[in-house]
Amino acid sequence: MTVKSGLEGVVAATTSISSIIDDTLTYVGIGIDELAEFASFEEVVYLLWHRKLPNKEQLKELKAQLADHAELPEGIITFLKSTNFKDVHPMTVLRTVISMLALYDENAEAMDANSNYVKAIELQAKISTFVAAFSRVRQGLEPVAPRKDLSFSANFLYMLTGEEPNEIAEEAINKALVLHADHELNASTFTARVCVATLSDIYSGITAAIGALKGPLHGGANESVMKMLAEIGEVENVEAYIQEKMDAKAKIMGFGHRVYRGGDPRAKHLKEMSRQLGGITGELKWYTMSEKIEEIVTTQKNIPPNVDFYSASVYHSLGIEHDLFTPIFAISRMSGWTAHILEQYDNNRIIRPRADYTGPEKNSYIPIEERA
Ligand SMILES: CC(=O)SCCNC(=O)CCNC(=O)[C@H](O)C(C)(C)COP(=O)(O)OP(=O)(O)OC[C@H]1O[C@@H](n2cnc3c(N)ncnc32)[C@H](O)[C@@H]1OP(=O)(O)O
Ligand SMILES: O=C([O-])CC(=O)C(=O)O
Repeated sequence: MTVKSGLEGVVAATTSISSIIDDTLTYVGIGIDELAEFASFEEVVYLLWHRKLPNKEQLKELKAQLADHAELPEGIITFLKSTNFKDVHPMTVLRTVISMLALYDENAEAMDANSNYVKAIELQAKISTFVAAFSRVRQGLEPVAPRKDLSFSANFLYMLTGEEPNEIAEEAINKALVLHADHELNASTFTARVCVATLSDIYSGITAAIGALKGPLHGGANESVMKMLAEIGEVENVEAYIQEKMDAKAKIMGFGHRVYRGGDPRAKHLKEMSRQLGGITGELKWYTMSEKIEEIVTTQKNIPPNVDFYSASVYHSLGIEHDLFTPIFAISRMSGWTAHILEQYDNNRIIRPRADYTGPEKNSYIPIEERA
């Protein structure tokens, strides 16, 4: 048996949702640069779910559906308010709450295409309400009810802060959500597909996916990047800090990628946003430090930054708490996960690879009294 470590290069599914070919990312064939410039997140959700851009009516309908499903069940608000989350990571709570949502869905076990589509809307609508509510409740604040008249991005920021965001913040979040929405067979999407390929339900698939996204080698890297930037503190400390890490052969968070070799096409958009937002807040140092880290890592190791690297300083400049960075990634990736789950159900076969056994060939049962 030949083992492909980390399944590198193994093609394990077909998909018509997104592609990465020669370092170019597309959603349903539309280049990520175009989508980053022109698309709203709601358009991207529609695109991933239906494989075509919505017309005006279709977009209006999707926005109304997302708005109609945005409220959290009262039981989840009660759970949030009755639990002390001081030392609990928001991704841990998010994973639990996504699983809990099934308890409030009378149709939770239904597996027909329409029921699963409605569940996808539910999950996409509620995840941002939850992340915002969690952030407020742990600060001792009341959750802010979702509004129907705001865009998905503006509504998230509104629920987080209680104030309508300015256009710059809304556009920045929109672009970040567009850029993170889907990414072929990344670890969390693969996890979701493996889970639902047993014909388990969509809540189980998303719960599993959130668990996979949480790790610092995947979505958790954005928070780790910010931790690194905060540890470095000032631009003049960058060189010594990064050199020490590289000498110790430590991974620099936010760099490297399994598929991209010439660089992650999403990073340049986040880099530019980081520069612009840093200029607006007057705290350009996070961008400057990031740029210096990029220069050192690419010069010495030829490893370019990935999507997580500049998203850290983008979210920081927007005043977002650092442990919400990965939950925001999850808000966006919910669109891709649900699209992949629906695609898996449409043409399902259980995913069950093999393992090359490396244990002892022959062994026998020794009674416990005789064991060392
Ligand atoms: C949204 C996302 O999930 S994007 C990825 C987010 N994750 C991170 O930013 C964490 C840091 N990066 C990494 O750990 C890796 O690059 C991954 C997990 C993204 C990809 O992992 P793999 O494809 O298995 O690459 P692998 O770890 O084998 O790296 C190949 C070589 O590049 C080096 N390398 C890869 N990433 C980095 C890094 N961030 N810093 C330093 N060296 C690195 C490895 O040490 C290895 O070197 P070697 O061949 O001398 O041993
Ligand atoms: O594709 C991957 O391996 C990780 C990634 O960049 C993503 O999920 O956006």
